[in-house]
Amino acid sequence: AAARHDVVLWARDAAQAEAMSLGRENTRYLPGEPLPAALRITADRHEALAHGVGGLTVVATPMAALRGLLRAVPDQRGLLWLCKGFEQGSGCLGHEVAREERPDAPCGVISGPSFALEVARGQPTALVAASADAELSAAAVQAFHGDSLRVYSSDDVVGVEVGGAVKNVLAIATGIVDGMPQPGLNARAALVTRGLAEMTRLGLALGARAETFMGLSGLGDLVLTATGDLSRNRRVGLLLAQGLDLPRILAELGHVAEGVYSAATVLARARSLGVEMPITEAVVEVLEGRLTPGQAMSRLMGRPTRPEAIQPPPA
Ligand SMILES: NC(=O)C1=CN([C@@H]2O[C@H](COP(=O)(O)OP(=O)(O)OC[C@H]3O[C@@H](n4cnc5c(N)ncnc54)[C@H](OP(=O)(O)O)[C@@H]3O)[C@@H](O)[C@H]2O)C=CC1
Ligand SMILES: O=C(CO)COP(=O)(O)O
Repeated sequence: AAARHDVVLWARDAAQAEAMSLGRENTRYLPGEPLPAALRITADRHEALAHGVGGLTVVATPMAALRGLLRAVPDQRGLLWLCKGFEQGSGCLGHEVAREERPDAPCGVISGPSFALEVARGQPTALVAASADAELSAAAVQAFHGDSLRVYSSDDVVGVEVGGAVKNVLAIATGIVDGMPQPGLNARAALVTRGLAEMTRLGLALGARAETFMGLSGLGDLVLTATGDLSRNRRVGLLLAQGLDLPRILAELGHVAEGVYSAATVLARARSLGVEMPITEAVVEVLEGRLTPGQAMSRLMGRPTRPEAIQPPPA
């Protein structure tokens, strides 16, 4: 966005902001990628909020920080977030957090298959900007669409957010399978396909449209994250399969893996709606140490047979 707009990047850590501003690189989170010359960087939130991206404020933190930042943004200007997950504790998706914190402000989410490293390098990427407010999604497209970034719009905020959150859990699942002693490509394809079915099932129960899950934030981000080795969630699964314990994996990762924090919430929300999510359930059992990867796989394979349809047959 900095190529075409006046963009100010705010970071909460003053030393980090100064190092990025002087060194023109984010050595901690994206080393080796030069920051655009036009990008201004500050630890002064008021200075950053005075500008914004094309009149927008964009929150680009883990989901755990979204609520606090929404509270801190003072005005009613259009607000977007890039977070993908469910908030731990409340179990809210981003738009549910926003409804509680900023009920009158135009809000939305940008999501889709987009490893940060490739976006930073200007490699072709397609995203979706979703909001109930058509003016806001149009403003998001206008702010970010460019030569290497195609931005589509959507009004299905629930579908886009469910896709972005659940694919992280499913990427842990495919990482687990791919990290097992005899990884199988058949098993990975089965997990992606049946994972898409359970993501869609939850989305429909929450009010999303089925077609959204065939789009960038559903199938698109699921394929990317479940198969791409740049994924932190997939990496968590690979390391779990190698027998490392979760606290050590998270300490070594140094970045957020939202699936770890969302998995139990996804399952709880699914259960409260009577939605079956067996792959998510298996991931939760492995994350919480109740099943080994091998046992989780055996349990999934041992489930009763059923039609392939997304919705289970009536009892
Ligand atoms: N990386 C990717 O490829 C993509 C990530 N996403 C999503 O974007 C979100 C952020 O991911 P990502 O940037 O990769 O995560 P990282 O863990 O790599 O970086 C987290 C960043 O958020 C900052 N942060 C954390 N908490 C707060 C807070 N309370 N206030 C202000 N800043 C805070 C951290 O700053 P500090 O160093 O001070 O802690 C750090 O700069 C996630 O929800 C992720 O799913 C979406 C698309 C692609
Ligand atoms: O959301 C992402 C790509 O679209 C990044 O995935 P990870 O958080 O698993 O790295």
